[in-house]
Amino acid sequence: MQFIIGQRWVSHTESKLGLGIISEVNGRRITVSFPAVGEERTYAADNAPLSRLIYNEGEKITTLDDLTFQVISAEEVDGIYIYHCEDDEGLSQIVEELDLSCFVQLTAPQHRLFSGHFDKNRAFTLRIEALNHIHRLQQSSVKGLLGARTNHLPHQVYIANEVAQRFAPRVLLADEVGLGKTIEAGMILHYQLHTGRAKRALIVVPDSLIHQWLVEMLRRFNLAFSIFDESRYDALTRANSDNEDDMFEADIDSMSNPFESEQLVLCSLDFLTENPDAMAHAVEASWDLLIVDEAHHLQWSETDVSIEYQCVEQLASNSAGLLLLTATPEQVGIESHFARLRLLDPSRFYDLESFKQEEAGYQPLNQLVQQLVALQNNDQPISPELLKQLAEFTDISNANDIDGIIARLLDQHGTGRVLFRNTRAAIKGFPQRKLNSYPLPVPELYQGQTTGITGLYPEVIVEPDDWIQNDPRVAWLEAHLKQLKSEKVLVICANASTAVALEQYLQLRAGIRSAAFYEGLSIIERDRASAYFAETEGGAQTLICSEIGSEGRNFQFAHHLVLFDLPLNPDLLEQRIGRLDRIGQTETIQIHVPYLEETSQENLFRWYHEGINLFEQSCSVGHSIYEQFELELLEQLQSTDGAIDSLITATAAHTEKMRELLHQGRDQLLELNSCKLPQAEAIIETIEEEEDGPLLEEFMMRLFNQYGVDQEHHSDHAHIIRPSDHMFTSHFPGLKDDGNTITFSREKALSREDMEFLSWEHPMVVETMEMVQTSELGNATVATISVKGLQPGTLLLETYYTVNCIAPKQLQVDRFLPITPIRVMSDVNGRDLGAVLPHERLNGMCEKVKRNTAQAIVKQVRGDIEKMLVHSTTTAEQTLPDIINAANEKMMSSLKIEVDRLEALQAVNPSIRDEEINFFKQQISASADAINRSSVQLEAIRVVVTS
Ligand SMILES: Nc1ncnc2c1ncn2[C@@H]1O[C@H](COP(=O)(O)OP(=O)(O)OP(=O)(O)O)[C@@H](O)[C@H]1O
Repeated sequence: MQFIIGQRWVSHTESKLGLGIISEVNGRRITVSFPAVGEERTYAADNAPLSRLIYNEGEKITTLDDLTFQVISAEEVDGIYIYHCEDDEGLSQIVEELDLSCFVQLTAPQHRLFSGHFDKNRAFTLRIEALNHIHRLQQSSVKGLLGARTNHLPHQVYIANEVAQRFAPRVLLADEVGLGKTIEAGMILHYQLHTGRAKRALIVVPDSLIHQWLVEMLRRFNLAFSIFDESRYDALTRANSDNEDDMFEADIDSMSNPFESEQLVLCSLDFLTENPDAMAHAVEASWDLLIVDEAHHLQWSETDVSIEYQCVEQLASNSAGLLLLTATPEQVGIESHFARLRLLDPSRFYDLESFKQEEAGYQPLNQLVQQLVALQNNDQPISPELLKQLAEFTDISNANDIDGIIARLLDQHGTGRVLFRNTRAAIKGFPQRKLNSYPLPVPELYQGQTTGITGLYPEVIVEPDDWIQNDPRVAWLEAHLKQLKSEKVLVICANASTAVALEQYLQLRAGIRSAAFYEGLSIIERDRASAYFAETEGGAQTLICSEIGSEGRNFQFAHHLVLFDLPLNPDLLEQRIGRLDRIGQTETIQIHVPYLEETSQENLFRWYHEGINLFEQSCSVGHSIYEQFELELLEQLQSTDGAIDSLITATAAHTEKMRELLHQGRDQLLELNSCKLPQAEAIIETIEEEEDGPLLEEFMMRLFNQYGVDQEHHSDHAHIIRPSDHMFTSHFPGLKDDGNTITFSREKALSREDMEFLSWEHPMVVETMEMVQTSELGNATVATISVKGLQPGTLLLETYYTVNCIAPKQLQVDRFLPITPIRVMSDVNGRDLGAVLPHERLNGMCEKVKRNTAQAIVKQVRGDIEKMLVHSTTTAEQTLPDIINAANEKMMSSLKIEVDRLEALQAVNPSIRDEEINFFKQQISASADAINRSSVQLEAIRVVVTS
């Protein structure tokens, strides 16, 4: 292949790029720009997956100015084609290769047919089957929700469905601890990647959760993230500078930022805050979706902005989508909560004071919303009085659209669109928490150190040997662990030094199998410790964690939690209990709290238990209760004279009142917004219908056969597949050299982690269907049939077209315009035989024809076939206007909502810029342009001759 700048080539592997132009030839490398989609590709010259597009006499060509001419002759001058053409009026025109339209239509099936390259009928039907599946799945209402290896839990499915469909979603996932925020984020990410809405994603988490995220993303969503830490970052930076001498400029540009070397990156927040260079690179790399776990670390106040907040703020400003995850959004106060909401939607949350006022006004808002919900449930109209009240809050131009009014109320006056929070109370079915407390005498050693913060953690100011010997909590713990010998017990304490000393004692002196988990260990050591704890046979009986173990980790296989001390923050206590109280917990959780009598430990224990009932019931406003009573509590921790009783009484009364208020206000609003059960159940039902039956399994088995992949039965709905010696392609998506064990059953996949779960959205299935569609497999075939009433030798033509819309990827036009296979079945007189001979019926009748015979037939009737093809194309084109109209309508209704919303918000919030609104308006016009330019593309052709 000789490449010359200006030549026009087409990609084999990415037909959607349109017609490319060689823009640079640089030794071993060539660069091709694809103006239709505004993208560029660089290939190695000796194996570029490209075909030169050359037109022959008689073919139609379209120019950059959208003029169409017929080719009369072609000549090559200095490697570039010059076409001599005629227009409709017979006038001569000259078109240079460079002036060809980049929106080409490739007509490979007839080229193959006429050059005698046929496939078997089996391949043809498989191709059509794949096209129909792609089309069905593109339009499925549960697209993007089929691929996760998870149980279908309504609150998660609801959130994923609500959020994932948004363009560049920016939300706070704030379900209570352990309800599956990681899974929700994974579902949203999977959806966005699967539908092409996102390509690049960055996940930022605390150090201690890196491995857990890596594993969850891979095993549940087939998403392979690359961990970026200091050593990897340094290695990549070094490699880049070493390589610079040997590289082309284009390479250097893309390689000099290590974060651009991967599409899916996972790193810790500490790594970014401690490495300014890495941070700058991470920001520069720009992401389609940024996910930040444990977002309560992002502290903000008007006078003090934490480095963590600044870091995420910068990343968020260069990321289209943003998911913040925290179970305790108000853990560090309302200001930080507000600041995080502002990161998500600065147009909606722009003033702290008005936000505080709004929060105070949730009760009347909730009353209005509840009235609307009641009317909706009883199918009644809104009364004139209610309409008047509503008009003060929002636009009610369409009083029948109660759903829309509720959505606007929640969006414009609540945290509606950006905040999702499900609670155990609303979800139900969680096991109980049972508190067991153990008052213990104060040892001599701690005399004088029993009050205030010191009294909460007196061991940290004493030598380890001393407190381990004398602190009665240690002996209690040893005895208790021995008593619970066959049970796994998680122990959490505030300080790393406490965890280390305790673990050493239990391991070395008490002979209890244990492991420690604290900040002084490397990530690998921490993961090793928790894996040792998780092992069922021969594993550790207990894991002693410092406070870092209280966040995010999954320890629900244990049923006993020892709180060796208590944190001075209710949300942190909730996080600690959340390690066990999470999805997957199967038994009552036994919470054990040893404390020293008549010390600040006892006071704090009583305040949490009697004041907030926090051990046995989760409380979403723990932090605000704490803020309310903080000073008094700190004062009471200093004394141990029993005066805390009145504080406890006051706290209990306040807690009761807050719970009631929340129930009537914010919580109900949030609940309403975070999971609509009937909707969630309907989605799950559709997912289950889609998964039901053998369709996928049978289809994949046929594909394995076609491509020469060996299969061996494993068990019900499970198989072992391996590459064979007679593979049809050198690369079959996802097939490992030593084979894969696969299952098509979700139930089996959930209990057998060693099996891959093949859903309609598993990469192997998706990529194989894509491979079929973009390759030539089955796109031309010849068959014979015998039909009574049709003369032998009658020629029939079955063609399949798809709608081809070339558009820049970021517009995601295929969400409005699916590929839409169009079948045309006709005879040589143009008679439509589609209804008489449906595809499936024809499949059953077709008999194979020897290759030589088929070649002879095609040669003989080529003229007729060409005529029939013109007719088929015209017939297919006649269906286009309706398809284009439907796509435009769908696009308008989807994007117009964004424009309307921003315009409504702009009316109350002048900080919304016109550019933000114009962005969506431009999306509408660019999408409409692309949709209107759609054409039909021939996908497959079957010549049928009656015998
Ligand atoms: N749909 C599901 N199917 C199976 N397992 C699930 C599902 N949802 C969550 N889990 C499991 O439940 C546990 C809790 O989920 P996850 O870690 O996502 O919760 P979280 O809300 O992020 O917790 P935290 O608040 O502690 O950070 C995990 O072990 C997760 O694998």
